[in-house]
Amino acid sequence: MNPRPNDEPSLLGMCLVTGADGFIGSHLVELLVARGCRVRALAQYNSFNHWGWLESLTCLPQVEVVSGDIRDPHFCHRMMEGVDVVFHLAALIAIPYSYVAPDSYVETNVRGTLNVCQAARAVGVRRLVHTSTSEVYGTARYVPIDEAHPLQPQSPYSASKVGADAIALSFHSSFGLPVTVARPFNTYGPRQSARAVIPTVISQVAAGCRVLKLGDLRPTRDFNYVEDTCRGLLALAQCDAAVGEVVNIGSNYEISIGDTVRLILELMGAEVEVQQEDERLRPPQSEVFRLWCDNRKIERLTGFRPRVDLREGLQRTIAWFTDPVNLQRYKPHQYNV
Ligand SMILES: Cc1cn([C@H]2C[C@H](O)[C@@H](COP(=O)(O)OP(=O)(O)O[C@H]3O[C@H](C)C(=O)[C@H](O)[C@H]3O)O2)c(=O)[nH]c1=O
Repeated sequence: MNPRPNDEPSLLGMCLVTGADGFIGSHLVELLVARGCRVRALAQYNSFNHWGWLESLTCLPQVEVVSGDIRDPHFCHRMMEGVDVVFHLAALIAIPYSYVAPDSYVETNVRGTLNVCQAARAVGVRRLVHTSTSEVYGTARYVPIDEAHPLQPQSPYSASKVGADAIALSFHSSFGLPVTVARPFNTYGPRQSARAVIPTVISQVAAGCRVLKLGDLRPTRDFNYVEDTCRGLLALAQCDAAVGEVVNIGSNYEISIGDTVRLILELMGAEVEVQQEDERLRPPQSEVFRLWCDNRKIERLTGFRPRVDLREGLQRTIAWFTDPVNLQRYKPHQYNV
């Protein structure tokens, strides 16, 4: 008998996606709908609404869009009614902004996660997949980074995610809530905010910019195409052995920011001068200089493997960003900490 692939359609029942109007959340809703799930999509109407993306989903009978704030515990209890599986992605994610307003990161990411866990416990959900981030590992002490790597939060953002992860895991150990903490490495693809490095490069080049001003080109990242990240989240939600576990999702391919930019320029056939500007550097103690994902745990638990390599993923991302309709709506963003 052939083993059943981990990401075949399954009956997850009613799925709640918090952060459904965010980058990864929006793609996850699409994947869940494609797999025949019913989805309650929590949106704040502050990030993706300008794409008209959410409006196009509201007409689908499988999707119910709700609007609210995870900082409100009463709202969290209401949104959890009738939910079987929770994908918790709502969070503040911009690292530079966390230097400016660390308190709001604690409020949304830590307190908000606590509210989600409490509501999930009250309802007795079958599974909660809490989305963490590779940032919690800080600059790699060894590579590739497995789940046993020490946690070294280097920004208020990553500190808030360490706190959120601990809250989620404590609800498993204390109350038996079936929690999995997923740690995606850097995710990229269509609809990503122009604040991240890949869309900022593509959109500036597409807008005809001749000089790209970036921060430090030396740090490395493990870039994961958004469809693969979402497939990984779905695989974890379907895997009983992942309950109570922390699990990385990445591509297991390390590349520097400079080489990533060069690859984008090559794929776009663009001749652009790349300048490294000191004032765009993050505080040295805060910049994560090396990330490279050890993917072996998710593969062992679920059979998951990424399908889209960096070249292919960048080609798809470039095609999306350079589509005239999207280009018109997208505002190139000059990186500034
Ligand atoms: C936007 C930008 C970035 N950079 C540098 C700064 C970093 O060394 C690297 C990647 O930056 P980016 O902001 O794309 O991604 P991360 O700082 O790794 O953080 C992102 O990925 C993790 C997993 C999350 O969890 C964060 O929420 C998410 O924002 O490129 C530049 O040099 N110039 C630029 O214009």
